[in-house]
Amino acid sequence: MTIEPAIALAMRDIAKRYGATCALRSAELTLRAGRVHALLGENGAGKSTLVKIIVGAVKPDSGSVALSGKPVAFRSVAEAIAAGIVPIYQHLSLFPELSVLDNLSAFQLVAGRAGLSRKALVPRGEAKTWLARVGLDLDLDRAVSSLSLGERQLLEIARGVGRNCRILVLDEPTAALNGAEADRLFAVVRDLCAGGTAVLFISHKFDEIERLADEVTVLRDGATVIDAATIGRHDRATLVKAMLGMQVEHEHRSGSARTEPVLTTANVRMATGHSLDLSVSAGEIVGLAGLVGSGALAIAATLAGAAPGQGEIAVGEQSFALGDRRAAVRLGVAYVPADRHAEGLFPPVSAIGNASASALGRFSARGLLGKARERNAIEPLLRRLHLHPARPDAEAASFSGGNQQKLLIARCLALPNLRALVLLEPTRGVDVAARAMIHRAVIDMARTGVAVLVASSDLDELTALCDRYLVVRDGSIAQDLPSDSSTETIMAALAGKAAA
Ligand SMILES: Nc1ncnc2c1ncn2[C@@H]1O[C@H](COP(=O)(O)OP(=O)(O)OP(=O)(O)O)[C@@H](O)[C@H]1O
Repeated sequence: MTIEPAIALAMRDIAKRYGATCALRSAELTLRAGRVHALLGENGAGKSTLVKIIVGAVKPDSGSVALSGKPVAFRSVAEAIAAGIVPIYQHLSLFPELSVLDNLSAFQLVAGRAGLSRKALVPRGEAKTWLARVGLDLDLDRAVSSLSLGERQLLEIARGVGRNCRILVLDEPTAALNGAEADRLFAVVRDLCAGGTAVLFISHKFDEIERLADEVTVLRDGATVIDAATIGRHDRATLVKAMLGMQVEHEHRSGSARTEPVLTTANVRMATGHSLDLSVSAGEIVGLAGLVGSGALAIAATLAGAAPGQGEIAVGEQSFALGDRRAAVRLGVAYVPADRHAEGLFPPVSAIGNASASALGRFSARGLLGKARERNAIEPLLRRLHLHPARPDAEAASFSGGNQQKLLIARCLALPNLRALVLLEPTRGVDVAARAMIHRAVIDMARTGVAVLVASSDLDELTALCDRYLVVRDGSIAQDLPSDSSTETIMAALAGKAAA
């Protein structure tokens, strides 16, 4: 008989409403010491709300939370941190202008143990031990802004586990990491588990979940539908069905004949100093494949008029100057940026308002916005992308991350005279169903003759969509690979090696 490890966290019958929206109805979660527990659910299922309750940022309306068997009701994040709960979010919470040591000491300040003085700092020797635990050897006085994303993520973990870390919460931790950084993160997580930490791991990527997690809980519409099942007990199709209540059809690109060029560079020199020479034809989907930091995203942004530089981008017979995003929109170039929080989304504006933002001229007459025309055009797009909840008048800030992404995709679909579509990490943080819907919408657009350029660090996404791949290394296009290139060939090209 095997003995189950102790229960580190038990959440029972949790409910939470935000006004008219029921974020959680009857959520259950059981984390065990030394185990990695994956939390799965479609966008808007309530995962982040459950995490906010665990870390003391939100109070549940009803239900119970117990930490190692003792009931708790945290009144603040500081209380949860003091109790050994460490959250690591997609959006890192480090202070980039401060040093490694200052950042490692931040929880001391949050927990209110010390004032804002040198005394509040973690002793240097101890700080080094914390870093060593996650495999980092950094100068403690170095500014965090000079660290790579992977180093920053590990630094956050070092800060959390330096204290007593009973529960580590990882919310899509690999979204911005390259393969080697993700491997290192997973090794650190495994190490922590061996020391008895319970880990809650939120991810939309099944291969990562299968690699790292021991157990899985699935949330659907705010309720637990699979409760702490051992990984491997359910296959992927069953988990997806539990998440969505339906199967997902994956769309794959069939390959299209290339016709006339639509989006073409003319004497372009990017702000990085690299020259750029590429062309996307009508109906073609071109993938910009690059490791994190390769410069693929900057190239895509340049083609959309969203990055500065010298030269012009031709859209058919007309052209716009680099960095002139307004002119690009006028010529029918739609754009989804990689960081929807920093650029793109207008959080206080309604879902409809966000989706129509690039197409206001289409709904206006004599300077007045025709609200009914706007609604009639936008609502079907939001329905097609399954915006959840289906409340087009709610402000964008109230939607979950994946649903905010759908608003940016709808904005592209709404653009009049759409000729080219430039997408950066289009399905980052998006669940499997929304991902399939976004892919279908992109393929449909290409079929109508739109030229599509997609930059993504997700190779599966590129191979599902693209007619050819431009491999980016060190800020410029290093190789042009045809649609039948294998994943191995593309990966080898990304790393700068010839395929075996
Ligand atoms: N502050 C808020 N105000 C209003 N509604 C909210 C708020 N926060 C969350 N919601 C709603 O609660 C529901 C659950 O959202 P939550 O962010 O927990 O989902 P999620 O599973 O984490 O989604 P994602 O995978 O997209 O991040 C959604 O319908 C969301 O729109």
